[in-house]
Amino acid sequence: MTGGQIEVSAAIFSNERDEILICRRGPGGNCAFLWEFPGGKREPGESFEDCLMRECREELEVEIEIGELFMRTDYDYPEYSVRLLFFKAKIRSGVLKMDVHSAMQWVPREELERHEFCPADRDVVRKLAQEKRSAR
Ligand SMILES: Nc1nc2c([nH]c(=O)n2[C@H]2C[C@H](O)[C@@H](COP(=O)(O)OP(=O)(O)OP(=O)(O)O)O2)c(=O)[nH]1
Ligand SMILES: [Mg+2]
Repeated sequence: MTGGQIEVSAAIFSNERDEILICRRGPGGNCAFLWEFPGGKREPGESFEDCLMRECREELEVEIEIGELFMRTDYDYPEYSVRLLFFKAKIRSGVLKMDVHSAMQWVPREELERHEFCPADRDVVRKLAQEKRSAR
């Protein structure tokens, strides 16, 4: 799909210790085995929020509540462009499962930048790492 643009919703979950949930992609594509925030591609007729709820069900088996839109990013990969909306979110019910990722980890903010993320995530990772406790 050269030249196409995909739209993606992703979730930023934090736990009671203020760690952030990151997930490692599996093989395939230009982000293989890189870390990301769970989520996926918006389907026709779906809102970004509906998309995120569906993706969290499919990938993590949890029901979520969506909070603020934390950041929007456009990024050009060689094969396609991606528009990513990152939402703060809370787990409403369910126990986290790892149905599509190769690893999953709660990471303190100050350690986020030690992980190799998808290139499109650079700005959101930096913003999360810098976000002050008082601002949350
Ligand atoms: N979920 C997610 N995708 C990201 C992030 N950063 C980033 O560049 N991407 C890219 C990788 C993919 O090209 C695309 C999302 O793809 P995806 O594989 O999650 O889509 P999906 O869950 O709908 O999976 P599939 O049904 O197409 O297999 O966005 C991120 O933080 N989270
Ligand atoms: Mg996905």
